[in-house]
Amino acid sequence: MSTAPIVVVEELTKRFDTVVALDHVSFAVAPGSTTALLGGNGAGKTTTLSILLGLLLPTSGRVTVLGIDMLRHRHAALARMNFSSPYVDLPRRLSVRENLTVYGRLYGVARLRDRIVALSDELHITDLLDRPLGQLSAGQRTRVALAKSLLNDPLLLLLDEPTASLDPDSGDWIRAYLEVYQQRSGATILLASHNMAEVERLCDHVLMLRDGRIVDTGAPAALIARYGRQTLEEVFIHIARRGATTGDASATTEDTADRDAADVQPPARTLAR
Ligand SMILES: Nc1ncnc2c1ncn2[C@@H]1O[C@H](COP(=O)(O)OP(=O)(O)OP(=O)(O)O)[C@@H](O)[C@H]1O
Repeated sequence: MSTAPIVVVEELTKRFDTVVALDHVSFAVAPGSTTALLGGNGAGKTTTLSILLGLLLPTSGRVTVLGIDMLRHRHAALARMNFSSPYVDLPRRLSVRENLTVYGRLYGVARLRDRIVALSDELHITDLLDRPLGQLSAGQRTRVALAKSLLNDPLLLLLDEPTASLDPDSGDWIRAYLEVYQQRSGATILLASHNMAEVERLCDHVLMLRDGRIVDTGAPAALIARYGRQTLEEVFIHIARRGATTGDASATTEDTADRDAADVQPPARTLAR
């Protein structure tokens, strides 16, 4: 199997008028990995995923997906990738089956009926196939959106907050499904998430974004160790409030205690009522 990165992003910058959403972002995603794009609200995660999908054009920089230059030949890559996002609605008046059929045809899926039957069975949506999408609960819609994103057996799956607004049981079900799916298919997954326990469970690599820049990267366990924390959530909060360290693994107990004291201070704007 090739070890060439599935995604290569170089010096990616995106400006919306006065807002710099991405500021010279560079990263690579290894084949078969599950990589997390983390960052606070407005850090640039959705903008990155949208550019990877060709939904947004960057202001500058280069994006290569599956060896294809996305700015010149994105259609060649789109057939082998897919995405799911709670923020991109499927047509609500169409039934689940109609939705999956429309998208399956768009992707040119062979033996589409069989594929829909198999995916519906796996994702427990067989009973929902003839119901209009707009009548489904958030958890049910998430499973349908995931089915849609797997119709073309994507080599690269982009997921924007795959368990947002799901109850703990439904969220756990989706995470378990993704784990099994990734192991079975060998697909590469890049996901944006605010759920750090989810990222620790699913992801072997993390890209930390802050204000449109990558401020740290590494395996979840390596980041937790480097910041002297117990969980990725604690690392996230530290970076959000204090910024990234420069990989100093020799932080003393006093350093850690100082950081802990600083981390529990609410942001100034919370105090200024
Ligand atoms: N269409 C747009 N027009 C103007 N500004 C935009 C647009 N889309 C995003 N932005 C700005 O770009 C920045 C990054 O937004 P983005 O949606 O990528 O963040 P995010 O990391 O996905 O945040 P969240 O976790 O809140 O979903 C934000 O400052 C946002 O206001």
